Amino acid sequence: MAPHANEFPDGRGANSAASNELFTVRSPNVIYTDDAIKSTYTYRTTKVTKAGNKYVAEPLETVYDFNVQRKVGKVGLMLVGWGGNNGTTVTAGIIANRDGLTWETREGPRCANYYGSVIMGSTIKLGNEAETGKEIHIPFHDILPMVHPNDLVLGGWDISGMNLADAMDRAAVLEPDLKRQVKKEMQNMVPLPSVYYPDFIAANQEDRADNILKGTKEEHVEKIRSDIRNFKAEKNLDKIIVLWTANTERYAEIIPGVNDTAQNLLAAIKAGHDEVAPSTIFAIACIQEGVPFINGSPQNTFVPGAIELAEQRKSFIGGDDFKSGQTKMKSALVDFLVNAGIKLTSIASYNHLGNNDGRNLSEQKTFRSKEISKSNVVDDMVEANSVLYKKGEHPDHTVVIKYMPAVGDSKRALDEYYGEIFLGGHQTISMSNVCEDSLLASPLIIDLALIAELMTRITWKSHASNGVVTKDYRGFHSVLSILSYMLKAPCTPPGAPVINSLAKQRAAMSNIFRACVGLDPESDMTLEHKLFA
Ligand SMILES: NC(=O)c1ccc[n+]([C@@H]2O[C@H](COP(=O)([O-])OP(=O)(O)OC[C@H]3O[C@@H](n4cnc5c(N)ncnc54)[C@H](O)[C@@H]3O)[C@@H](O)[C@H]2O)c1
Ligand SMILES: O=P([O-])([O-])O[C@@H]1[C@@H](O)[C@H](O)[C@@H](O)[C@H](O)[C@@H]1O
Repeated sequence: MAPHANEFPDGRGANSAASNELFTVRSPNVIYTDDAIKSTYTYRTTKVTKAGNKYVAEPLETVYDFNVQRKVGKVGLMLVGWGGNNGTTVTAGIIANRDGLTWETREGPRCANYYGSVIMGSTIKLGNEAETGKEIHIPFHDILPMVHPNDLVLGGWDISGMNLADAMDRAAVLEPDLKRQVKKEMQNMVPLPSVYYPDFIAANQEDRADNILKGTKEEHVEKIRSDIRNFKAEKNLDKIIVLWTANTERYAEIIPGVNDTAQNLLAAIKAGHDEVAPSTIFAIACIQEGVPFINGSPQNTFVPGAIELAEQRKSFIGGDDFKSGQTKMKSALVDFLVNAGIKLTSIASYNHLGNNDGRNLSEQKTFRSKEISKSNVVDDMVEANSVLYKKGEHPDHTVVIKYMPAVGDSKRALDEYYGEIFLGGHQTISMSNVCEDSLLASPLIIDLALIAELMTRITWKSHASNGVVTKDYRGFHSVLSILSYMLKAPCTPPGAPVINSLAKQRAAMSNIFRACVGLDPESDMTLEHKLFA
């Protein structure tokens, strides 16, 4: 039987994050203190200008100092929608990993793992062995001190008051023998009452809304803020991350004077304006508490006023919509095809599913939120290839989602990619992909929480071109676009481009973390194997 996935090769278990790091960097640009890793990193880019009808490319260097606090502390993860398929599945999964559980299935025993988590299940190339040149890869989790998911303290809210053991049964995602082993602990987990504004989700969700807050929108913000403070005090936490895995809401209308600025949005909440969604209520509460808030659903939670407030309060937000199955495949496949010079002309994406998310998406207003997030994922890759596509030209792209109760959480995705190839030929790729929705999304919840927490411990300052260090250490921008790899519709700081290419998203994340320990980006040039003396 495979070893417990939480048994690291050297036998390390949980709580290994900040103590025994797997490597150190020996460089004049990296200093390790008890509290911090400090690095000086030269960021090399290429500035392009135009001279007549020619581009001029100019190498550019900017020097940054990074500071990573090494102490992780005790971290809480509060889920909005805790009683849902994803919420119950990720909770059971963390318990199973923490306790090293194995369980019987009809295919034989299975043990807990974090497969599908990029942080816990994948590696980063550190470098090449001095003598042999062999590539050395380390667990992604070890590139910087990070909280171990086994140590996350879970809590959250749900409009359904069902305890998590019963909710896990309702979700019908996990094997009975696993549920049996985590049931007792999860029985004692009961979601806090939540904000319920029926107009924002499908009417068919009303039958589970028995755990809702009374009062005004302003009171809801304050109640959520006190829930966060109480959870932190009760569990003796150092930090909390809040993540939305509740149902998909309809888009909120962006109304000048209502949600276009921070001031207007706060006034709209005070006035109880109808267009302020529950997810925005949670976002504002978290921003005001200085707690990172991540949106795992596709709605426009982060209306302009929420982004502006986050920037003003230097609080982290991130989203939107976990990229778990069909879209994740699409962002990799389109990247490959377009960059291979194949002109995709049509992408047809159909899926059906039978879980409550699917039921909620069976209304046009909530489906529309998902259709948007699932459709925009090809834009940057197409726009980058002016050889294949004229300006404004893009493949036909359709997204269909149907609710079919019989298949439950095992979403069926059927895709057809159709494109032009050499000399008027065509390539057709037809794909059937059974995406176990919650088993694919739960590891992403863990990745989002671990990276959001890490980002609260990274600060930077820049060296002016004259070499004078100009700024005090400051945090990354409030909108955590570094989370893009886990998200279908990545939120970026205002004016920043949206990158959907899966490979670029992963490279951005790993190379930023490499820079924090003074290492250059992994270029894969392997000149050492191409330039023989
Ligand atoms: N692969 C995936 O599962 C996947 C991928 C991308 C996005 N998502 C999104 O994640 C979300 C959750 O997916 P799921 O399968 O767990 O759905 P689910 O319906 O099983 O769970 C959602 C939970 O949220 C609760 N809820 C609804 N409104 C709430 C509110 N205002 N406050 C608190 N709780 C509320 C519901 O009672 C339910 O328990 C959905 O929005 C879905 O679109 C899921
Ligand atoms: O991530 P992905 O597989 O492309 O998209 C999925 C959709 O196809 C599915 O209908 C929805 O229920 C899931 O929440 C998820 O958003």
